[in-house]
Amino acid sequence: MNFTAAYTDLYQLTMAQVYFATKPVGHAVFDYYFRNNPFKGGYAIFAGLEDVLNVLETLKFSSSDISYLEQHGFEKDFLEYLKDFQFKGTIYSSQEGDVVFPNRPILQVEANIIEAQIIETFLLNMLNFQTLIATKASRIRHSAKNEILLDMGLRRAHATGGYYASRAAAIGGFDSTSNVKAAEDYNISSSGTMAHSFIQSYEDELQAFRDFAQYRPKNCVLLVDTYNTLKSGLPNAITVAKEMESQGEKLLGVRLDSGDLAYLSKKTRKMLDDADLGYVKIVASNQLDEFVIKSLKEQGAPIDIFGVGTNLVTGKPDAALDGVYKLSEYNGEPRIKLSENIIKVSLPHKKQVYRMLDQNGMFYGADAIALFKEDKITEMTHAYDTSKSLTLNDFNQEPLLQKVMEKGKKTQPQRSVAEIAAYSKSRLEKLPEEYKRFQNPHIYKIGLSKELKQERDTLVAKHKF
Ligand SMILES: Nc1ncnc2c1ncn2[C@@H]1O[C@H](COP(=O)(O)OP(=O)(O)OP(=O)(O)O)[C@@H](O)[C@H]1O
Ligand SMILES: O=P(O)(O)OC[C@H]1O[C@H](OP(=O)(O)OP(=O)(O)O)[C@H](O)[C@@H]1O
Ligand SMILES: O=C(O)c1cccnc1
Repeated sequence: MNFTAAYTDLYQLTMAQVYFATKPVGHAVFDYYFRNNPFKGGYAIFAGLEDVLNVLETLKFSSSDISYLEQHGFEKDFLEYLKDFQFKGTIYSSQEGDVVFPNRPILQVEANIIEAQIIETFLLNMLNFQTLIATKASRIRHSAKNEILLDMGLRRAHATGGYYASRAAAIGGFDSTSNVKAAEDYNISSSGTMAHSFIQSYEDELQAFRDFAQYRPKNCVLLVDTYNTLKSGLPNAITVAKEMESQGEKLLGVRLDSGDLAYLSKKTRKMLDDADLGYVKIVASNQLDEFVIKSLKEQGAPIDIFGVGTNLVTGKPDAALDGVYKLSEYNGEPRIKLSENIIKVSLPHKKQVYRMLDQNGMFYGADAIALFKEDKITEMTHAYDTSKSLTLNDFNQEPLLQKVMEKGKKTQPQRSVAEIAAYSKSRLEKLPEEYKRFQNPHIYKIGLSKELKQERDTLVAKHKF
């Protein structure tokens, strides 16, 4: 998709005009983080980074953006500056696909404050959405275990969000998408079955299946619930599967899209097996999510492929990830945002986040936030409850924020969606099961180093009325 630098909120530009007029423009550090895990879960999957970096590398205002801003009261000399606008900042970030947790920096932007503000809206828009959907996808993957997952959501997505949802779904563990454009652009496997309309357009269901199988013998999946699944759709599909065998082809599957999917999939499996069609797979769809799939597995439903649409690409029931972008340093000086709600007090300074690994390389369940300049963190304390602390000497500590962009250019080679998905899977495998359960998951610990906590407390005291 084509983004220009006007893909931002107006207030970023009105603030930027003032920064420009009152030169010199200062150097800012902003933190990206979210406050709550989506879906009341125990973790999130960080997604959208590669898209953000790719857009930032070439971000510009178009000439029509400039004339729009001219008509809306922006000063001539500021518009001259915007004509040459480029993002020339540096970004430190967690790796895309990593397992991340609330209230710790996931990404840090260092740039002149005009550039840092103008990119804020796009960065939040992309990271919040893709992280939400990748997390949903990962939960669905957790329920589906090793079965195949197909994203069918584009038609129900929030407009063009469907494009990024398909990418994020692949990062979170989906195997394939019905979304042709996303599959083409991101090199994701594309697949699909057939719609009810195809069968309805024929007088006869059997003829519809025959034609489909003749013209699409490879990866042929027949939708069997248009009239009556067990009495019509499935017997017709079995007839066509046998005809395909005589042509040297194999029916890939049948799709169930209504009714009791556990009951129907068991009956379907039996009828297919009785017809010596053990290789024909069962695809199920219809308002699936992680809970329905978990229940279907528990009921022993022999479903091989789950097609998931609405609940995946809209991140249902969570409308958005609450990711924010907060100023933590300006011209080398720490900055803080206070709040009545202690959880919302921001953390000053440029920082590093360390993940604690146990002797087996598994995540222990704690990330420590420290000043960037600190090197060895021996203890972390809870951000607000001073009675809670953890000694860190026994852990291997992994620094999570790595430089991914310098002076506006990416510092790491492009990673494909498949590579990011594989990385995500390997990271999730290091997270103990108790953080992955859907109900009351274990709470992952986030702590502050002594020095950072001291700096924060000093600034809180300084700004308190
Ligand atoms: N065995 C099952 N256990 C738990 N949930 C199921 C089972 N079978 C289907 N579901 C889910 O229950 C919901 C059923 O919704 P609904 O009643 O609208 O579907 P339907 O009976 O197929 O109706 P329609 O023909 O309008 O699609 C869906 O979310 C579906 O995925
Ligand atoms: O239920 P979701 O998880 O959102 O999955 C996608 C749904 O979209 C399609 O239905 P639709 O009625 O749009 O088209 P159809 O005529 O092909 O069934 C498909 O058959 C699924 O039921
Ligand atoms: O390929 C399918 O079966 C499909 C694709 C999109 C939406 N519903 C179904």
